[in-house]
Amino acid sequence: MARREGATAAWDRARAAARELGERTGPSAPRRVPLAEALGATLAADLPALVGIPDCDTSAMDGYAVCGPGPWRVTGRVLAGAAPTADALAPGTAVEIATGAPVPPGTTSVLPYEHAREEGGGAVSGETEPDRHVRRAGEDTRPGDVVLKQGAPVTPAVLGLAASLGHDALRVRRPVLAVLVTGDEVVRTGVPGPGRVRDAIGPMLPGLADWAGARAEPPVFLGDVREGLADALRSAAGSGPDAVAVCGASSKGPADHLRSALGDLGAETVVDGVACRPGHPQLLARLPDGPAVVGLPGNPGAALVAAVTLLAPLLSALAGRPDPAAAAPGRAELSAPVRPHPVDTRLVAVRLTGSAAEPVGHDRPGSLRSPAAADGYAVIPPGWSGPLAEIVRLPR
Ligand SMILES: Nc1nc2c(c(=O)[nH]1)N[C@H]1C(S)=C(S)[C@@H](COP(=O)(O)OP(=O)(O)OC[C@H]3O[C@@H](n4cnc5c(N)ncnc54)[C@H](O)[C@@H]3O)O[C@H]1N2
Ligand code: MOO
Repeated sequence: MARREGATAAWDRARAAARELGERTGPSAPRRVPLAEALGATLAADLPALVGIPDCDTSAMDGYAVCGPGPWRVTGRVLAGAAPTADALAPGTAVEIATGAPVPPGTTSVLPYEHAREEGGGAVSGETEPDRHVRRAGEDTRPGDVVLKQGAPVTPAVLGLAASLGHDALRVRRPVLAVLVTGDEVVRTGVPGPGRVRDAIGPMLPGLADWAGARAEPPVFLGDVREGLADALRSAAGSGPDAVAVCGASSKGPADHLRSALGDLGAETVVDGVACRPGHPQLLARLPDGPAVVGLPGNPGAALVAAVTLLAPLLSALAGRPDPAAAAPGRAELSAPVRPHPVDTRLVAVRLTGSAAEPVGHDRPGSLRSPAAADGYAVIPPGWSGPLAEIVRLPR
C-alpha cells in the first residue's frame, strides 16, 4: 500500500487529513432530484426564485381593500385564488378581501374585519394607514433573486422555500457511503448466541452519514476471509460510491485483513492508525482512482470515535459542507476531573449543560452506553490539565 503519512497520526492531524482527502477528491457529483428526495442533501447550485413572493400585490389580512380616506362603499369581494384584476378601486370604495387574495390596483391599505365599523348602506369605516396589511409584489423575494447559495444543507424549511419559489426538483450533492461489515461472529438480527455478537456499527452508519450530508447504503456482511475482503472492496468500489466504510478487521489479529486487502489493491494510505483512545486502529486510505476507504475498528465505541474522527470530516467535505462534529460550542469546561492518557488523545463522552461538559462515565471501547447518553466527546490530549476542553459533537 503506497504510504502518504505512514505512522500513526495525531488525533487532530487525522481529522484534518480526512477533511483534506474529501476536499482533494470531492465534491461528489451533483444530481437533480425531486424535492421529496432532497432532504438532508446539500445544494449543488445557487437557488433562484422562479417567481416573486408575492407574485402580485396581495392582502395580508381578511377584511377590506380600501382606496383613499374612508368611509368606503363596498363594491365587491375577492377571494384567494382569484386572478389579479385590472379594474382599479376608485377613491372612497373598497372590496371585501381574503388573506392572500390579489388586491385591486388603487388599493391604499387593507382594513381587517375586526377594525371595520359598519356604516349602513353597504359602507365601512375605520382607522388605517397607507400600505397597511398590503403585501406588495416581490416585497419578500423578487423573481430571479438568489435565496440560498450552493453548499446550504437542504432542511425542511429549504424544501418548503424551494416549493414556494416554483421548484419541483433541486440540484444537490449527497455522497454515497458503501458499508462492509466483517467478522464471522457478527449477526444481523435478534439476540446473539454464545460467542456471537450483534452488529452494532451497521445500525449507526445511516444516521452518521445523514448527519454529514451523505447517504449510507445497506451494509454488506462478510466473513473474515482475506480474499473475500479484497473482492468485496473491489466490488464495492465498482458500484461507484464516494467512500467505503469497513467495520472491523482493522487491528492485528489473525482475522484482521483490512490493511493487507488494501495493500493488495494498491491503495494509498492516508492515515494508518490514530493516537487516540478508543479507536487507535482506525485508518483512512484511497483506492487507486476510486473511493476513500475508512476502517472503523470492530469495537463499537471505537468505531463511533473513528466515525467522528475520519468519517464525518471526509463525508462532509465530499458533500461540500462544514464538518457537523465541529459545531458549537467548540469548547467547554469539564465539570469533573478526567485523567489524560500518557501518549494518546482520549475522547471522553460528555453531556453538555449550559457552558459545562459533564463526563457520562462508563467509557469502554466495546460499549456504546456512554456515547448513547452523550452530546459529544471532550478531547483530552496527553498532558491536558483542564478544565477547558475541545468538544466534538455527536448527532442527537
Ligand atoms: N494485538 C492487538 N490487538 C488489538 C489491538 C492492538 O493494537 N493490538 N487493538 C484493539 C483495539 S483498540 C480494537 S478497537 C480492536 C479492533 O479490532 P478490529 O477492527 O480488528 O475488529 P475485530 O477484531 O473484528 O473485532 C474487535 C471486537 O469488536 C467486535 N465487533 C466486530 N465487529 C462488530 C460489529 N459490527 N458490531 C459489534 N461488535 C463488533 C468483535 O466481536 C470483537 O469483540 O482490536 C483490539 N485488538
Ligand atoms: O479502538 Mo479500541 O479501544 O481503542 O477499542
